Amino acid sequence: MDKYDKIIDLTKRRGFLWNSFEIYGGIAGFFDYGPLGAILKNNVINTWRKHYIVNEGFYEIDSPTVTPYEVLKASGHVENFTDPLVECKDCLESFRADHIIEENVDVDTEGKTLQELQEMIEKNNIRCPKCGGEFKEVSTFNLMFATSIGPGGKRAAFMRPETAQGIFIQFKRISQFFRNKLPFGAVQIGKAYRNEISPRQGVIRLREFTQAEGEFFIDSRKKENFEKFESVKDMVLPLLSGKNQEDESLSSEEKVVKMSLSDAVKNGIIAHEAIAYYIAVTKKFLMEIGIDETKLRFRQHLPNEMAHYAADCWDAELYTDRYGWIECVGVADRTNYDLLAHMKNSGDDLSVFVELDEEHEIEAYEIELNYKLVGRTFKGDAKVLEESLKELDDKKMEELVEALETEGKYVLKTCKRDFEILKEYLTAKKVKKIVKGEKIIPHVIEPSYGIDRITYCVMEHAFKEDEDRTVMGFSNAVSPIKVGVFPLVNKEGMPEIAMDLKNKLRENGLIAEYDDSGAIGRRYMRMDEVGTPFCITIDGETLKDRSVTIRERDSREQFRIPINEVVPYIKDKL
Ligand SMILES: Nc1ncnc2c1ncn2[C@@H]1O[C@H](COP(=O)(O)OP(=O)(O)OP(=O)(O)O)[C@@H](O)[C@H]1O
Repeated sequence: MDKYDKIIDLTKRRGFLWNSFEIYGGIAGFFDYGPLGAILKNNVINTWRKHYIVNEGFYEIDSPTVTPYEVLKASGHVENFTDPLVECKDCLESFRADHIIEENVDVDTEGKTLQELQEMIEKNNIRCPKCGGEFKEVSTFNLMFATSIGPGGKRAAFMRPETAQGIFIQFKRISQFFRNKLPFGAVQIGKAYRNEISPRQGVIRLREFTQAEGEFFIDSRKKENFEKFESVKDMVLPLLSGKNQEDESLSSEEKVVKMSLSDAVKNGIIAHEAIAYYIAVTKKFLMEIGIDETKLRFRQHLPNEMAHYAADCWDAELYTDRYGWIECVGVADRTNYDLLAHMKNSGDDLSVFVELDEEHEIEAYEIELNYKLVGRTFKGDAKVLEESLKELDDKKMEELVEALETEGKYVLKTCKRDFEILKEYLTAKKVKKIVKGEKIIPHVIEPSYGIDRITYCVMEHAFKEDEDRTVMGFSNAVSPIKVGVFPLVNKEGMPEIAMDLKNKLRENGLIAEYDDSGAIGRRYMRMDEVGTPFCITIDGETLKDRSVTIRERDSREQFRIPINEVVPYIKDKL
């Protein structure tokens, strides 16, 4: 049994992780969180919220998981969200071509074309691991789960493959919410769906998983000089740069260099202060949830791995016993690619007006309404038309003026109704204006977290086997049960006192569990195994002087405190 099997065994027994649909034989790529697993995962998510919402000042949004075709067409997912697939000619089992090659030969398949993968399979005579059969040609497989909206399937859609697009789609609203003052950003936590070809890595590669993503919109001219960077500049991190990954003269240990963020930016290893700052936020979060610092490194994407539009991208990789280093977070500078793509496809203006230090002159349309005519035509809605015209961006205004000139009319769609505007309703003339700013399409820094992989690593990094016990050394922030409360014996009023204390802890928002079965040592062991940081025992002394024994999980130290100090003591410690 390796560590992974031991952890999966413990997590099954103690209610952390269960195979989904088990009574129907199970399906690879799906896992349930049991009672303690669900609390653990929620604690991870709530700690994440604390970092990004409370500390960083972003706000959370919550969009649908069913996403219309047009959105994912515009984002490039319909064309490009694919993995290379090979199928066995005999048993018809499917595999990811790049994974099957890497399992057989010591090569890196990152960025290889279908043709190159095909050649690698042929050259190395790689065959089906299940039956030894030959493979069909390598092809591409789109990972999105297709669905349709409404009866008859007229409206094509997909289950979202990432949460990020929901934020880009609502960019205009988010920008308004923040009164268009850059930098601003939104986060989203929720399910993402990927029809992974052959998920053979247990909980690491799921077909339905939880992501926590943020899109932080910034003025691209401020990336180099990012205000908040000062507070993290001395943080030292293990960095595996793109350059070192490609340097064959270095051993794998030598490739990872510990360096302060300010040095990394100064030496051009990290592209700029803005992305460096969000790398630091990632590290702070991972430390708080109990990730082992020695099992964390930041790996830069190689040029052929990075999307063509990305300016820099770093993955937080966590070390696991069975699967080695796995990507758990990606922090990317995606430039203004997504906003430009949605602008082009939706026709909406997704720019933001930023104030400049110096004034300058621009040309813009000014509209004068024929109020009499407009009032007579649209009655009570005339005001809506007036307001909607004021909100038109330059592009839409050009469209309107041109349509009125060439066709004599223009249909303006608003939330309330459509207005058919005739030429005689208004005059539009170009005027020169002095402005103290300009419109820009913000750039975006995106941290993208895989919550399930992280939650698994939290369990693996917390897992310890001492001679006489197994302990989940969870950090206080994430441990599912905070306190175990035991009566030493089931008589003399001890169970009642213990039960009262458990209830009092719960009334104070702390998850406490009562346990009165078996020897006290075994009860401590049970709580150690699920990572409960404190246990409290009601014993003979309690009856005499109202004091209780507190036992700490990690040190196993025991000491007494008055029963009425238990709640403040635990709250303070947590
Ligand atoms: N199939 C999956 N199961 C669980 N988590 C996943 C899965 N795919 C991606 N993630 C998580 O979501 C995060 C962001 O997704 P991203 O699109 O960057 O992953 P990716 O590069 O496609 O991952 P991989 O290369 O492992 O397939 C990843 O860092 C990872 O933690």
